[in-house]
Amino acid sequence: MSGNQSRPKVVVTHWIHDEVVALLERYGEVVVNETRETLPRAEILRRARDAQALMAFMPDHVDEEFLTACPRLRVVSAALKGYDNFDVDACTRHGVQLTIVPDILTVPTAELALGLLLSLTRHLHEGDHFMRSGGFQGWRPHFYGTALTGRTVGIVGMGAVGRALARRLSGFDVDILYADRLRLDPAKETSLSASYTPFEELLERSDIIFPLLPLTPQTLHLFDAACLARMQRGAILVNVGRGSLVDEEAVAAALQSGQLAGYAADVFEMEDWARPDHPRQVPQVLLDDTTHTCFTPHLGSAVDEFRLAIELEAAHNIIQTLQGQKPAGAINCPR
Ligand SMILES: O=C(O)[C@H](O)CO
Repeated sequence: MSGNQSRPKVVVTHWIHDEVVALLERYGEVVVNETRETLPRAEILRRARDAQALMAFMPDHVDEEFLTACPRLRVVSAALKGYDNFDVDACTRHGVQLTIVPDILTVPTAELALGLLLSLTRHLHEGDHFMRSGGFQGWRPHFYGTALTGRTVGIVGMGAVGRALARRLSGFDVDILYADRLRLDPAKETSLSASYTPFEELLERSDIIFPLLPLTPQTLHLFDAACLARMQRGAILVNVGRGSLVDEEAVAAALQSGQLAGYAADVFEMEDWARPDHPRQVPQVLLDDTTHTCFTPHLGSAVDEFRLAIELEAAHNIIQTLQGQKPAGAINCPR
């Protein structure tokens, strides 16, 4: 299939709901990935080389090479918030509108962050595995965990997800510290029961830390060996932001030495395609350590109605661009 002037070609790199396909079909010829897998990059390029619009997802890497191979693209609509795998400057140079969906993932991601924390601190995933392995004979004095009440929680990056998490944490009777470039206004701090704290101090005072920053050259490996060493001995790190906010090898070493008591994550360095040196897999040593780690496969926004809403917003960004309007989720001004 090829795009033409009257029926623009819209390529969707991953599976989406039928109603979103139907919506897009009112505006163009839609080629959608009907599998639940990521297609090889060569196949995506083959489909997109004559497309005017691309709906892209976390595993996609839209860079200079991609854009050069798809010269008719007018819009790359990323169905996500964290656009670190998308080269904004290259899009701008190629006259391609890049759009994102910034807010819809907020609540499910905050909920998942709490779930990971509870699973790690109360051994939920290990307990579940134990039950299914046939070992349960009734109560025993085992799987003792850590309570949240009375703990100090540090949120690094008080954006929408950080604030949603703070609101949910306040029911757990914890002290909430936060670090960010900008301080919230006092009324907001009060409503979130969160205290502004310089990053270094937050590291030293927190029992549990959530890095919730975008991945940029400045935040890459923010939680490296030196940073982990500044944390309280026995602290816990929960990462639902981007894998490369932490140095996973340094995290593994800190777990082994006892400097970290736990690491829970929904995101992994191997997903950060824009880094030429990104690891190709999650370190095996982390996967093997089921006592001190708990992992989910990038499920932050994986709630059906939220995914549908994200896809619909991404579709509207495509439609608005194709109709010559400035799309709501625009993050660049292409020439
Ligand atoms: O940034 C986002 O939206 C998610 O992490 C990827 O789907």
